[in-house]
Amino acid sequence: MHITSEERDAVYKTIFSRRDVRSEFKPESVPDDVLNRILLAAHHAPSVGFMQPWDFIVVKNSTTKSAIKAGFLQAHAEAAELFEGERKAKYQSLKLEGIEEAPLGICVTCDRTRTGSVVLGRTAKPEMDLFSSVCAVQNLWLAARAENLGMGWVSIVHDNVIRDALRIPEHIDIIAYLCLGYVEKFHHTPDLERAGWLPRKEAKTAIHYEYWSEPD
Ligand SMILES: Cc1cc2c(cc1C)N(C[C@H](O)[C@H](O)[C@H](O)COP(=O)(O)O)c1[nH]c(=O)[nH]c(=O)c1N2
Repeated sequence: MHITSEERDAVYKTIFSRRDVRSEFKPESVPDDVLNRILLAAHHAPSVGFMQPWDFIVVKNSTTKSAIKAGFLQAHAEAAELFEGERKAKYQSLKLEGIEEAPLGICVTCDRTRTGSVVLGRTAKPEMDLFSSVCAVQNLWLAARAENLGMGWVSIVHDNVIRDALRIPEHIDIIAYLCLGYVEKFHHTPDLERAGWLPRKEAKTAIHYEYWSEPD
């Protein structure tokens, strides 16, 4: 199947304008057909030995979100202690999750036992099944952007909090907790860059992503 230049441009536009979204979520709910499309896109990620080790747990319940938010607040406070001086103050000023504001949470997991103990492609590098689930996260992130849905990855929460809140069995690995929803806007530059945390590294390429959106 040939991809036209317009279709190619749409893919690059999606990649370059994808953002990690932590604030500015709108409360409107995500229709089931849209949610199904992005989950199906995630399910079509590559995976080691085609083991497809992922599962997706959709979170809508506010009590569950509150438990995860409490876990974030605890882990965030612990993290703040690891930074010093100005950096600590800057860290504490950052908005690093939208757990309660986003209408949807999605937990992506990895069942490392899914296709037995010997997996094609995992024999020399055992972490490949975990990486496969991360590929699913990226597919989900890009599909969400193509649906004009913002998505934010929240990793500042201990696994046991998510495991308890979602009753995830011990043998299942937790890969990601994601917040999804429609947004006020997609910023041109990452939040961490706009906040002065870190700049984007220069890429030696002739393509300028500025082409795809208006500067902030
Ligand atoms: C594995 C992993 C884990 C996290 C993230 C990303 C990834 C890949 N990011 C988002 C991260 O800060 C963001 O991707 C970069 O700052 C670049 O911004 P854009 O994604 O391009 O907008 C992220 N952001 C945040 O606010 N809280 C978090 O806990 C995390 N955790």
